[in-house]
Amino acid sequence: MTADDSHPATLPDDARVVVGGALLHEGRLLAARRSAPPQLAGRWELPGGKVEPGETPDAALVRELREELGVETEAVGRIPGAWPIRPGLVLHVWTVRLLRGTPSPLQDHDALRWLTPAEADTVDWLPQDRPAVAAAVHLLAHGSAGG
Ligand SMILES: Nc1nc2c([nH]c(=O)n2[C@H]2C[C@H](O)[C@@H](COP(=O)(O)OP(=O)(O)OP(=O)(O)O)O2)c(=O)[nH]1
Repeated sequence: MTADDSHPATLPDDARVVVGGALLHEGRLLAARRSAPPQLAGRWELPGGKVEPGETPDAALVRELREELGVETEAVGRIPGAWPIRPGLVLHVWTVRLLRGTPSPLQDHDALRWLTPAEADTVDWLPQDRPAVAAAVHLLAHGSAGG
């Protein structure tokens, strides 16, 4: 056995980042219901997706929200934390401001809901999204989120 054998097989820094957007607008948070794959369909998440190689997380978020929802947005700031999705994939979440357009479920989702803080627990969130959703709702409820 060498010293290297004690290293974990997968270092956390190797994980591919999925960025989720907490889109905050007029006192509400946007929740999106996944339409695929079958094991995730029907669960609610923050719209977003995988950061591509060479792409910054905020650029990935703006791209994904344009593709999935048909809106122009701006990433405002990262919600502290990183939540494992499955081996090799980790969720980061940013608050996002709506610049132009009305979100539509164009891709990956079959329903959208704008939730007030009081309604935030009324949808079946993917479990790994819950801490970031709670933090986003806290920002909304305390009036420190723009939009
Ligand atoms: N988009 C998004 N994905 C999430 C969230 N929470 C969570 O566990 N996931 C999982 C679901 C998927 O397994 C994975 C993201 O995959 P995706 O299908 O949305 O990403 P993508 O659009 O870049 O997909 P693709 O290029 O591989 O088709 O992360 C979330 O809040 N938003």
